[in-house]
Parts: sequence; structure tokens; C-alpha cells
Amino acid sequence: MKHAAHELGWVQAVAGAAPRILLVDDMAAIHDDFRKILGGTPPVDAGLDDLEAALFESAPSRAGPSAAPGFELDSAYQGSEALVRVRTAAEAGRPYALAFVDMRMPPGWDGVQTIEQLWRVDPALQVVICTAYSDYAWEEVLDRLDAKHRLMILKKPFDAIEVSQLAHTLCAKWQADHAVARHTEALEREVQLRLGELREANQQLQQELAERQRREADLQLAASVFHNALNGIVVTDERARIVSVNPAFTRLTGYEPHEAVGQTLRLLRTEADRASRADDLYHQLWLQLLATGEWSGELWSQRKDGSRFCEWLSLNRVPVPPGQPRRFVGLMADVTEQRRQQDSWRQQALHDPLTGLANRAHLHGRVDEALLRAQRGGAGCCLLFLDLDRFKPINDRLGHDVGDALLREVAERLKALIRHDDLAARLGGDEFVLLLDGAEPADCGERVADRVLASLALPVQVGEHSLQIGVSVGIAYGPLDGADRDTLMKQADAAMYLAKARGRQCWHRHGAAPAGPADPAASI
Ligand SMILES: Nc1nc2c(ncn2[C@@H]2O[C@H](COP(=O)(O)OP(=O)(O)OP(=O)(O)O)[C@@H](O)[C@H]2O)c(=O)[nH]1
Repeated sequence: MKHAAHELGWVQAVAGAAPRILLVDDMAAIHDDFRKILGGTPPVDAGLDDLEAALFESAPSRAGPSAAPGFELDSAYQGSEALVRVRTAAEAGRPYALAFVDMRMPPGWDGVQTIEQLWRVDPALQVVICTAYSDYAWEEVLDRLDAKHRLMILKKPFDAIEVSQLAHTLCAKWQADHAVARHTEALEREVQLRLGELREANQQLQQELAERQRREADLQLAASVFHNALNGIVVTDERARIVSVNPAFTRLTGYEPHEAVGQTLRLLRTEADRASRADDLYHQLWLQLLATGEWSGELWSQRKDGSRFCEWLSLNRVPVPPGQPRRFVGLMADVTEQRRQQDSWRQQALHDPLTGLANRAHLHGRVDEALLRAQRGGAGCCLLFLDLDRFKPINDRLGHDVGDALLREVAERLKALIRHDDLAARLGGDEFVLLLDGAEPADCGERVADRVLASLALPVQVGEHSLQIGVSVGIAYGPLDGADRDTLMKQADAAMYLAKARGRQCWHRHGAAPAGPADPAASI
């Protein structure tokens, strides 16, 4: 508030308002004299003229009321009253510029005490101490007040010009002091403002620096990952053209960066894929990548040296700011070994280890599929149940190894008799099944059975042994003889037993009338 009051004082001063002067004296006549000199009207009291004459060397009328116009004068007759006026003026924002203070003002404070009190309230107040006598040595007064720059001493009797000059000079000094103070304050504010702006700019700079350092760290990390990754990394544009590759890509494919960059991912196509005119996998995967932003899967690829490898490729669209070219990143890993292992496990799970034919589980799956297709209006299927005739004696006589070799040879012959879409399976022991997928023509089972009988009637050479075996075949058509797998297989099995019952080395179709003994010429 003090600051605001000073500020208002300054506004008043610069606005050209009359400087305010406070007259502090216990004698009313003195007030009138000051007013005459400084622009006030003297009180109507003849007795005061004498007093005036005693105080001033020359009569006040000599100075004239117009000698120093332009001051606003107030009077206080005791120090305490002066204090109230000074405080009120300061709080109202209209401080006094100058106070003329009498030295002796009984019964209250003397001049020095009064000045001390006034300066506590308004330290900028200029003071003229008026005295004919003093209770203090002047050095002592000045030391005690410790304010030589804002205090003047006016000794009685007064000279009007001296009073007027003091008033003008000290008011002008007060105004100048205020102007300097305001200017200094304005400068300080400006400096603070600039400092604040600088601090803010500096803080922003620090934040940007920290952000840049964080980004640089991220980039370094990304670059380190790119260069040290064990997996191949390939970055492409949206037309699948390679933009960059990492060292692991080169290790995996044999292509140096300068050989790969600018090529498309088709660089890794296998010879077979290149020869094929059909839309290749790369085309399909790229369409999916553009549509969904990601693709992953296994594909066979070819290295620069021509060797093939199975790669796991995972492609993703890289998010980039608007306006930047689209990029895709692919992670590649050589999974050839895993793929071979899986193939081997799949082979073992679905195939008979001795002959390599399909096993029972595999057969079941294929029969189910065939029956389902038939249900949906597709062609049916035919099952041929085969059981070798008198296989046990070979085993018993010549041992299991010879028996095994015989079984393997039977498997080879069976495979040679069927089409690509058909399936040859070994259920175990000397039991085999042929699945003819798409039972066309209507007697295809019987025709194949004839070929089986003929083929297996030929001797089998195992080492030094020329072995002669036969086979009994049961035939059942799905879904005609069984709409579900269990039924169909049971019917074919039962038909095979009927063929055995007929004397072996013959076939029997499920549902056909039991025939007489098979042609002995066809049997062993
Ligand atoms: N070598 C070999 N023999 C097997 C294998 N699995 C089963 N066997 C044998 O194959 C024979 C099959 O028995 P059967 O079909 O009853 O014998 P079979 O002499 O053919 O009898 P029929 O069918 O009535 O003519 C048994 O001696 C089994 O021990 C195998 O994996 N390897």
C-alpha cells in the first residue's frame, strides 16, 4: 500500500498538481506568514504583523502573495497533529512534498522529535527545520536525524525569498526524487519482466533439450537394436521396395545392403516361385499388409547362394507422422530346423513308422472328410480292407525282419496302385486299408481289389527269399454301406472276413451275396 501511495504521489506530481507543503508551528501567525510567502492568505489578526516583523527581517507584504503561487498549504500546530496529516496524506496517495517544522512547539514534541515521527511514516518528506534557538547543537541534530539530504535548516528571522526558494527547490527535489524512484522502479520492473521472460525461455530451452536428448537416446537405442538384433530386419516402402536391412538380414540371406536396397521382398523368392506364373505368396501377403497393417507367417525363401530356408516373417506398418513416407518393417527368423522338426512330428503322428503309409489316425481323418463331402453332395468313397494271407508263417519261419521287409514291399506296391488323391494306410500287423476318394466309377473298389490281388500275387524278393503271399479284401462304399466312419470301416472289415472265409486271395463287397470258394488258381 505504501508503494501504491508513493506511486499516486508521483502521478500527482507529474500531472502538474501543486506540491503539498505542511506548515508545523505552534504559532498561528507564523502560518499566516508562510501563506503570504508561499501563496496562502494571511489570517486577519493585526497583532500577528508585529510577530511577523519580529520573525522576518522584512515585512511579509514585501514578498507579496503572488511571489510563490502553486503550492497547496496545510497547517499543523503540534507535532502529533502533523503526524496525523502526513499519515493521512500518504495513505490517500497525496503525500506532502515538504514540511516546515518549528523547533520549539510546547507542550508537545519539539521539532527533532516531530521530524523523526514524520519520517517514520513518509521517509521521502523534505523538511525545513525553522529555529531561532536550539536545544541541540546542529551537528548533533543532523547526526541524530541521519538524513542530511532531506533536511534544511532555516534560521529566524526568515527571509521571504529564502523561504520561497527553499520551498521551490525542495519541492522540485522531491519531485525529482520521485521521478528517479519511479524511473528506477520502472527499470527494475522491466528488468524483472525480461528476467522472467529469459527464465521462461531458458526453461523451455531446457525442456526442448531434454526432449531432444530423450529422442536421441531412443534413436540410438533403436539403431543399436537394429544393428545388433539376431533377427533379420528389413524396412520397406509401401511398394515393398527395400529401404534398409540390418546385418542379421545379410547373415541370413547372403545379400549385402547395397544388393538388397531398391529390390522388393521378392528378392527372396524361391526358384519354384519364380518359375510359377500364379500369383505368388508375396503378392497376397502385401495386399493383406496394406489392408490391415500387419502380416505374419512362414514361407520358404531362397538365399543369394541358392539354398532354401524357411523364414518366419512378421511385417508391420510403422506409424509415421502425417506427410512422411509410409514404411513397413519386417522381422525375419530362420525357422528351417523348427519347420523340419514339426514336419517330422507331423509325419510321425500321422504315419506308420514301418512302411511310411498313413496310420489309423490319419485314415480316420480322411474317411471323415470324405463322408462329410459326400453328405454335402460330393462324390462318395470306397474302403478296401486288406489282410495278408498266411503272413504269420513267414514271420515265424524267417523272422520279423523278413516279415517287416515284406510289409514294406506290400506298402510300396499298394501305393503304386492308387491315385494321388487316394490313401494307403496300415492299421497294424498285416492289415492295410485303401481309401478311394471319390468312388467313381461305381465298381472302382472291385477294380482296384482285382489289381491288388494281382499285384500282391507276384512273389516278393527279400534277400535270398522269394516269398509268395496273398491277400483278402473287403470292400465297402460310403455313404452307401455306412454313413459314418465306424460303420463304414466295420462293414469293410466284415467283408474282408467273408473273403477270408471264401478261401482267401479274393475280395468280397459288403452286401453282396456270399459267393462260393474263390478261384483256387488265384490263391497261393
Ligand atoms: N514282421 C512283422 N510282423 C507283424 C507286425 N505286426 C504284426 N505282425 C505279425 O503278423 C501276423 C498277423 O497275424 P495273422 O493275420 O493272424 O496271420 P496270418 O498268417 O496272416 O493269418 P491269416 O490272415 O488268417 O492268413 C502275426 O504273426 C503278427 O505277429 C510287424 O510290424 N512286423
